[in-house]
Amino acid sequence: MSISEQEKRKEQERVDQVIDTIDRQLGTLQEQAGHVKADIVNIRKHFWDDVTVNVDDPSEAIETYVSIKQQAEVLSERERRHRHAQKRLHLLTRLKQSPYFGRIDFTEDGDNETQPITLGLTSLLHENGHDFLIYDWRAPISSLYYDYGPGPAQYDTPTGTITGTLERKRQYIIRDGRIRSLFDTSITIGDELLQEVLGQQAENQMKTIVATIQKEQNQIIRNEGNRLLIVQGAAGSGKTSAALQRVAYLLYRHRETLQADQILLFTPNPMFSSYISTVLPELGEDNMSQTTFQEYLEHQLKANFRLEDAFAQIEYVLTAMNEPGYSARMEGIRYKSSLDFMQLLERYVALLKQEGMIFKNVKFRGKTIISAKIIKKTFYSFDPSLSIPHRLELLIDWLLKELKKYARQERKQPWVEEEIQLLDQETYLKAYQELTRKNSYSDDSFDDYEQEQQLLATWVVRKRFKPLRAGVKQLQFIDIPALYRRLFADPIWVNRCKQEQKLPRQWRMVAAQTVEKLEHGKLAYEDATPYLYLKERIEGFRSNTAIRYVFIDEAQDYSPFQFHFIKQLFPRANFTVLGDLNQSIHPHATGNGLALSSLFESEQTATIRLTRSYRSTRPIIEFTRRMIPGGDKIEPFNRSGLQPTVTQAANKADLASKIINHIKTLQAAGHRTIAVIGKTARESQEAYQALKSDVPLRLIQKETASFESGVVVIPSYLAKGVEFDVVILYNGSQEQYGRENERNLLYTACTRAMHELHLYFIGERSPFLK
Ligand SMILES: Nc1ncnc2c1ncn2[C@@H]1O[C@H](COP(=O)(O)OP(=O)(O)OP(=O)(O)O)[C@@H](O)[C@H]1O
Repeated sequence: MSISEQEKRKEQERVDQVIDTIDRQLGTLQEQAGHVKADIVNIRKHFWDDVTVNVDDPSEAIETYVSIKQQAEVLSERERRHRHAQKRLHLLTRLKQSPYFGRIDFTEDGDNETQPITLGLTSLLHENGHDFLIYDWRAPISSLYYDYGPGPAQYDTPTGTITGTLERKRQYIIRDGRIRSLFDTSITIGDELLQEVLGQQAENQMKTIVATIQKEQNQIIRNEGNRLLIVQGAAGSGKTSAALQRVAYLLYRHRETLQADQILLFTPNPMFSSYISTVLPELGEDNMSQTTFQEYLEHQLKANFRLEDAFAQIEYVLTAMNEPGYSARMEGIRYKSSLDFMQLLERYVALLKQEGMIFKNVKFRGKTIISAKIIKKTFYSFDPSLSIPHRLELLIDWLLKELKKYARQERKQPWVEEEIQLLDQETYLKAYQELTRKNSYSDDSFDDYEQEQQLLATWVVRKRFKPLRAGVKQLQFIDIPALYRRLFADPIWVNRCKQEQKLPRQWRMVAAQTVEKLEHGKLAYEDATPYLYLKERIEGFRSNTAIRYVFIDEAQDYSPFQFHFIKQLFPRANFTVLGDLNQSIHPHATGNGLALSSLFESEQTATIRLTRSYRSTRPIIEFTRRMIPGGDKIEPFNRSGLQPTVTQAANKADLASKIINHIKTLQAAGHRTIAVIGKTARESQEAYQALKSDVPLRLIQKETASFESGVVVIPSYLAKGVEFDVVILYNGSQEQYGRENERNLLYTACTRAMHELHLYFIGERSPFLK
């Protein structure tokens, strides 16, 4: 039913009234913010005026402390108010441009009055103080808008479910305070609006989707009460978008108790982190913490190893097929990513409770002062029913006492005397003062000299022992690398731990490869998590209890071992895990579901599937879904566009020249972000060299930290999660994408395209394109 002109006018009048209210509130808020700011400046300027500083007399010192504390509290309260006001000002300014995007007319059962409810980015209260002119999109009642079309409807509130009838659902596109379009819709949220949003050009930052959240996405956003929420969704189905709006929802829903830094998102790479970093601020919230699993591993391991990263591992997997030892390494990768290997490590730890711990000698000035043998003997002399970490605590106490004894003896060594002679004047003076303070000086100058020497010797030795004591407290006397290495170097140990389990067929080779790397101070990516797990199980898990929600995006690229490890790192957290098996590109992917089945009890786990894909035009989705088994279940959002093209090139020179011409045509047509996607870093480098003299472009590498518009060359596995106006696949040949494990890579690359997709190949085209 079309909306009459008269009604449209009335709608614009309402928008105008709302904007007037926003203007008034903005004015008041600006004034208040100004006062608070002046207050802050004033307090900072006169901070010390109102504080009486007197530290000589103990009671006055306490008073001084209290008065400083009071001043600081007043200041920090004002600063908090100022930050809050700034945030609200920012939101209201945005609201003024586009006050709301939706309206529902709802009649609650038992009530004969219909309430019009308008939804926007944040709530706006009428000046009467109790009516809402705009409801926050995250308010309980706003759920109706996303979940229902006209007819019976209900929503949950903290106090129960409210039922009623939704009389009307209307959508608005308001820009700069003017209604640009307006339509009534049924169940799905305005195809018109989605068409408009999705038809726009790619940006170098992800956008918010609050005006067009779809029903199944809303379920993800508002899910509560599960320890684990699994989202399995096709490429472009809005998994990342739903995750980010969910973060905003959680921050709103639990605003009294939850801070943004208690939410942690694992992202696939730093560029992706930068790509999504503006979404939360746009929604008026602080950003959650973000990290990559690689960053975590590096932080933990870089002091001891040269750590291979996940991308170097993928690069190896995709380029080293003809190197010796390749198939053994692949077997090793799969095994070390499995829960079988985790169990094997568990049994290893159980055995270590009885015997076999490996310690390092504690050395001082190159000499062993407490031998590994004695440490081991002492460790196993403690009550065997105590856990390993508990016994290590006892061991630390014992070692510190031993060090103390040793330090005392050491004071008489000639090196100490030599160092005393080299001490500076200031230290001598300090010793003098110390002895004077203690009234230790006598009239006997020989005695006095002795005393001074003793004190200086104590200081010299203490200083030299300091790193040793710190090392003991940090458990540096345990030889974790040797413990891990032994599993691969000593068949007796691995056989004791494996019990009925089957080791990889080429175990001997896997073991030899592992030992060889460890001996060179290297740790392969597949060893990093198991190594850390062993370390944590021995030393005691250093878990993070502050984090309340963990989000894992691109979850198909995590191994079962990694999931279980992450779970133990965050014992108090609820998990939201988002992935697409068809995009799994890591060699450790199990291929049968996200490796999550045993992570939590089934009653604590919910799974939501997204099958509708929004990123690409219908022709692109119809083309890409043919590349993967079960692709027919992916539903394209009905957006028209050009058919993808597949073009053969005669050779590399021809390929480069064809692509250069194509990029120029695309740029002339107004496309801003164009990605030439190579299979690997190696191929992307080659493409970059071939194209760079004719078109300005940027090569994206694993270290690249930010995402920019323009023409880029990017390896397929780094393009995860991001999107471009146009994708040009550099070489979709049989040679590059002929093996089964290359299918997902091709699919991932092609599904990055929003509006146009063009593939080139040399020789035979990939079988997945036939
Ligand atoms: N409800 C929606 N309204 C508007 N745009 C949407 C909606 N859902 C998804 N999109 C858009 O679709 C595109 C893909 O979304 P997103 O990146 O969240 O998908 P994804 O499932 O994480 O994709 P992939 O797995 O391929 O990385 C984005 O441009 C996003 O803005």
